[in-house]
Amino acid sequence: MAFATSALVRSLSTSASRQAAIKHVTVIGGGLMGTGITQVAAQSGHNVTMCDVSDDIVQKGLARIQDSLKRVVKKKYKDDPTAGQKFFDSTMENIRIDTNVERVAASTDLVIEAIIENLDIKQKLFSSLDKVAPQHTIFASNTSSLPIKDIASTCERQDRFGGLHFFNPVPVMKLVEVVRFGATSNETFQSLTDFGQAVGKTTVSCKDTPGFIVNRLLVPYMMEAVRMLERGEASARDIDTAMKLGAGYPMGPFELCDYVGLDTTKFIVQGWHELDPDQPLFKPSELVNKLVAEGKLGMKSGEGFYSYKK
Ligand SMILES: CCCCCCCC(=O)CC(=O)SCCNC(=O)CCNC(=O)[C@H](O)C(C)(C)COP(=O)(O)OP(=O)(O)OC[C@H]1O[C@@H](n2cnc3c(N)ncnc32)[C@H](O)[C@@H]1OP(=O)(O)O
Ligand SMILES: NC(=O)C1=CN([C@@H]2O[C@H](COP(=O)(O)OP(=O)(O)OC[C@H]3O[C@@H](n4cnc5c(N)ncnc54)[C@H](O)[C@@H]3O)[C@@H](O)[C@H]2O)C=CC1
Repeated sequence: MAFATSALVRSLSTSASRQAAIKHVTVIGGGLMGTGITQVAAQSGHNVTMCDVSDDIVQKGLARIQDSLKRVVKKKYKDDPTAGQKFFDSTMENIRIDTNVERVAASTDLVIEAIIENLDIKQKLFSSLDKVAPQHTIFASNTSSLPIKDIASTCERQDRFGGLHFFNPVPVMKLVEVVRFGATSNETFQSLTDFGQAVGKTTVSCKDTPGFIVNRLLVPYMMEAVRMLERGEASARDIDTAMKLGAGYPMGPFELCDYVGLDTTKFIVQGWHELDPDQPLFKPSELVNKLVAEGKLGMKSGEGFYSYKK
């Protein structure tokens, strides 16, 4: 069977007594996160369809997955290129691409949404999928900052809804935050946890609070670095160097902002500011907003705090 690998079999055996294991996954959004989630799900033997709004975007997403998978193969199979090629081919065989999300969701076990960080657009998407997806299908959002409860609010299947928050770059970062809100059932929470582990990640359990665990701590730190630059206290380069060499972070806060995407950064901070306008930690940054208005979104657009143009 093309899609069965040891990871999937393991996932089946651990969760079979609770409910049917997840075999077919639909990932909506073929950007930074959607491609990474598609890759790790396909690598672990799941049958994955990645959807986005245009052929061009899904094709580019597929090319990004191939590049990333080559890095994984080079590392994992450095002494056995034949096995590496087999792993590459079988992973790519597990991936389909599509632009019709409703058609795909009509026969899937799990939908993972990784589209832009906008509540209205996410709600509209899930509301339409709720009408076509089978009863058993679980919905999950990869949102960085929006309440899962709000994203789920337009759906009937409240009990089969939760958060699966992956980290960028997904093939490398080892954590998944599994988020439940009041209506998420125990079975759904367990299935999402099993899925996170089946794709090779360590899972932590989170309540539906702003930023869950990681971003509630990371976002204030990153925004304080931006405010430090705005106050003229140090340059972006020096702040990055200081945090890498003095605090042991793999990337400085400005490198990380560019890596995450300044549009996503702006959406997160703006959303939290609207929820809690008096909280100084969530104050939007004029500098970030200006860069976004200029189309400087970070690495993905070739320029952000730094330039990546060759
Ligand atoms: C203010 C609001 C903002 C809030 C934002 C919130 C966003 C969210 O919701 C949550 C998030 O994801 S936050 C971001 C979390 N990620 C990080 O902190 C990444 C920090 N950076 C790193 O870990 C390394 O620089 C990194 C791993 C990226 C690169 O490492 P290096 O600098 O050492 O570079 P390489 O030598 O190229 O890579 C190291 C190993 O990793 C492999 N690799 C890297 N990228 C890959 C990718 N995309 N696919 C597959 N493999 C990849 C690479 O091959 C290399 O492997 P080895 O050579 O064997 O070590
Ligand atoms: N960038 C990061 O480091 C992280 C982002 N996230 C979250 O993941 C989600 C996606 O973020 P990224 O991948 O960075 O964004 P991105 O901008 O790289 O990709 C978003 C993709 O969604 C597509 N899209 C937009 N509306 C759509 C729709 N209605 N149907 C199908 N596709 C649609 C866009 O065409 C785009 O390709 C966001 O909720 C973000 O907060 C979570 C963890 C880390």
